Amino acid sequence: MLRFRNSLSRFFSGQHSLSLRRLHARSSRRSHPKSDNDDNDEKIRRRQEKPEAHMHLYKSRGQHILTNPRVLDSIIRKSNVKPADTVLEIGPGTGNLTLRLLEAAEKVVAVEIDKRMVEFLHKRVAEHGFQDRLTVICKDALKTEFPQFDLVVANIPYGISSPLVAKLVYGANPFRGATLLLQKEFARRLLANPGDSEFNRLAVNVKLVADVEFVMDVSKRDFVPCPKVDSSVVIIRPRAEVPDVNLDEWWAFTRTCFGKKNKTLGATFKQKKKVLDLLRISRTPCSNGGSTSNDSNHDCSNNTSADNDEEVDSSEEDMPMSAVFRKKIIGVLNSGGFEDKRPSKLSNEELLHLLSLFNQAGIYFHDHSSPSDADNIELAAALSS
Ligand SMILES: C[S@@+](CC[C@H](N)C(=O)[O-])C[C@H]1O[C@@H](n2cnc3c(N)ncnc32)[C@H](O)[C@@H]1O
Repeated sequence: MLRFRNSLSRFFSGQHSLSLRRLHARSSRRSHPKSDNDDNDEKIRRRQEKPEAHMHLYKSRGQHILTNPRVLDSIIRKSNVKPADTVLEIGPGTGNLTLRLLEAAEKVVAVEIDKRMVEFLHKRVAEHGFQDRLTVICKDALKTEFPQFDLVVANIPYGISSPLVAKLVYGANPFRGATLLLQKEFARRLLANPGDSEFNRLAVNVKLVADVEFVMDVSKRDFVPCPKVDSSVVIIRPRAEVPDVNLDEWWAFTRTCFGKKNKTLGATFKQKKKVLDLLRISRTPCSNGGSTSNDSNHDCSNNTSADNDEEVDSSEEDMPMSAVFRKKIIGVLNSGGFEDKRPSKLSNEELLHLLSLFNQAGIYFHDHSSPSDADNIELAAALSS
């Protein structure tokens, strides 16, 4: 039934507009003098085909419209949209991608911040008879709760890439995949592996919960107006199995390790301020017995806190607490062979192992006096900083 409806709408949109265009081409071949009506028709036709040429586009909102039909079609093809899917599109703009998504999916939910674009999109979609299957939310995508969706397909504003990717992969909505057109450098960072120069905290945090696949590069010439940077398409697929780790602990741990990603862990953890911070955090009782999700690791009831864990060795009796704690940190790094390693070269398995060694020794990273990263999208942006 659905397929039937889809092919009907394809017929009425695609075929219909094609025949109009043919008609127009034929009639323009006739050599009669141009009337005012002809001029108006011509204007309307051009607006339908190249809406971006008729609207002021704001660079501050990342309004670079993808106009190359081959690239638009490839994005749809690679996204594996099924006829029963609900697709979330962030930043539909003038609707070049939206119309193609509506041809392929059951429903599209589009989140667009610019009212002018929303008005334009509604009109354009209605002209193709798809209005019943499109919901537009006119809001900031970072500040709105997303409804349920199966896939994300979007040419997003590049300025919100980090927090948006964090919101998707750590959000509550389960989904099959997110096909995103991103700034090329940002895509390279998402795709980077340990040891690559682009490998950073963003890649580490995304890879914990998702796999990222490269799809294709897109030239800046495929956009109107032409941006300064090239772009790439990637697909982010949430993993079926996520490691059993306390996420607040993990995010805080990766923030500590990747502050200076090319320093050795020994050098990072010997810094006085780091030691004092970790000492304070590890001595603070956790009010909620852990944290938001995947909570098995951080259980204050059976941890050995920084205060009361091991017997103090007699040589430590006169040492200040911070010096004892520093020794303990270095002891953990040594026990796992991590002191001379650099975070930018470690796999997630190695980082998870190091975190569990720290936690077993009563050394914690998440400050319970500050809100959970997961509770606050502004902080979620920090997942990559
Ligand atoms: C790069 S354009 C993409 C337009 C269209 N999807 C295309 O492929 O041509 C980004 C769109 O996102 C919108 N936008 C910018 N910031 C946004 C935000 N925070 N939330 C939702 N939409 C946003 C812009 O108004 C613009 O329409």
